[in-house]
Amino acid sequence: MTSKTDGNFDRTPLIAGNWKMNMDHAQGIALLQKLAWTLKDAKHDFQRVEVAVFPPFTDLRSVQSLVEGDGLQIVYGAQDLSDQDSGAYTGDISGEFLAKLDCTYALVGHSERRTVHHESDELCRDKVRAAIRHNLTPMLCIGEGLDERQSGNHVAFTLEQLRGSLADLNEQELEGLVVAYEPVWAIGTGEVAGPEDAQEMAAAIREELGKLYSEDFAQATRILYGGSVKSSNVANILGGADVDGALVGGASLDAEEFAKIARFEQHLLSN
Ligand SMILES: O=C[C@H](O)COP(=O)(O)O
Repeated sequence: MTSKTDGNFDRTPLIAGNWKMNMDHAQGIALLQKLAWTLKDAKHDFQRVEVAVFPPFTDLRSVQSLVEGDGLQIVYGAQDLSDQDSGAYTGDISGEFLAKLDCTYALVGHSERRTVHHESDELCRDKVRAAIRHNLTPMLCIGEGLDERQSGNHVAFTLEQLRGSLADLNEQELEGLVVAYEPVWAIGTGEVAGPEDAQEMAAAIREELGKLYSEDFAQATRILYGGSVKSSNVANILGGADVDGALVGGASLDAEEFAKIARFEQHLLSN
């Protein structure tokens, strides 16, 4: 499998590791070095499959030094950002600061932010806007909980989050947007959505993007799946025509396992 192609649109697969609140800066550097060595040994082609990590804020300066010092092709981003740029917002981190650390991406609306910190779609929309203001690519996370899944309302619920989190933004502003579909019931639980479930939702998200914006925008937007992704299931999940990558939590803390996930094409061939 190469880039997902539809007409003129190539969507380079993206494998992203969200370290969550794990790895202090020294541990983070060790993990990133090991990941880089493992991928180098495997002759990983970063043009073919992009690899990104999302360390805690306190690791980002060290990650920047390592990536720039060693010329790594692994890119990185922040797990969150403020909707504000500066001022009396104790504990918040501005997109401006993240841009100065050469972050490529910023996660917005991860389900743990939405549930633990009660972040609304409206706040997520403002965070998407803040990311764009600072030339960070937003990776917008959406996905249903177990109740919505069991009641069969999962598609409607997730698309409502999508619309709410992108309200009033136009497609020029959103160029490069990445959407991560993460069913909350599959995060850190070992429960993984089946490849058909991931594909069903990714297709619905793409269709909705085509209604909200242009068909070209919908076809160019990468849609990832997240929720208990491992090297043993990634190839099947990414087999869906609309699934362009994975947002990996727990398994991204093990360099060899995460490298295997990034090498999902080889894994598919060897099975
Ligand atoms: O951001 C990553 C997701 O929350 C998935 O986490 P997980 O792979 O540990 O289930």
